Parts: sequence; structure tokens; C-alpha cells
Amino acid sequence: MTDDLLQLQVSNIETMVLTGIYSEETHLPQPLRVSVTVDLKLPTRKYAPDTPLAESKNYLDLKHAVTQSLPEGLHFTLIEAVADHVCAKLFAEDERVLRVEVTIVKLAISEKGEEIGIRMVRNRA
Ligand SMILES: Nc1nc2c(c(=O)[nH]1)N=C([C@H](O)[C@@H](O)CO)CN2
Repeated sequence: MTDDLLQLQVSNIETMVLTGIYSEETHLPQPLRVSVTVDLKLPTRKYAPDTPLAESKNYLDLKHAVTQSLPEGLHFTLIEAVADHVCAKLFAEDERVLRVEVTIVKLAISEKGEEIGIRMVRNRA
């Protein structure tokens, strides 16, 4: 039998990040579309109407891990490093975070409905 699980999700956060391999990408931030899913350890008791937020995790923490935790001015060669930074932030701030999934679409190179990017899944070590 699989364990019960709570997944928190924030999709399609658009944010500007200094990232890219090529020289023209090293000076100006570019738009990324980032989605984050966190698997959270569930408390043993069920959620009741008056259960406080402390019994879960604020889903806005996921958004802030993307929009507020990336050091301004730091250049990430690969978007994989952006994803790993988001994963590390979410694992560090809450012991209950068991798994983080980050999807990144690089908007500047996506055309005609393409979505070019990565999906990273990290489990707590
Ligand atoms: N797996 C990856 N492949 C590529 C990346 C990346 O970050 N991860 N980046 C680039 C370039 O920066 C490209 O997006 C510029 O057009 C190419 N491949």
C-alpha cells in the first residue's frame, strides 16, 4: 500500500532569471515559466474545518522559492541549476518536504506553441 500524500502545486510562474549558455544570455535576465510541485508528509490526524495552516505548508512558499530566493545578479549557466536552487530552498525550509518537482520552460526560445525546457524531480536525501 502506498503512503498517503499531500501535494502542493503552483503552476506557470513567470519570472526573470539570468541564465543561459551563450554569451548573449549572460548579461540580461530572461523570462522563464516555472511550475513547482511539493510532496508533503501528511500529519497523522485528518484535516478538520479548524485545522490551522501550520498543519500544512503555505503554497505561497513554493512561489517565493521561485520569485524571491534566486540571488539577483547570479548567472545560472543551465536552467537545471535554477531548478536545483528551488529544490534546495524548499527542502531546507521544511523537514516535511519529501519530494520536489520543478518544471521550467525557457520562453525566449519557445515558438509556435513549443515548450522547451526541463522537468527535475528531487527526493529528500
Ligand atoms: N539541458 C539544457 N539544455 C540547454 C540549456 C539548458 O539550460 N539546459 N540551455 C541552452 C541555451 O542557453 C539555449 O537555451 C539558448 O538558446 C541550450 N540547451
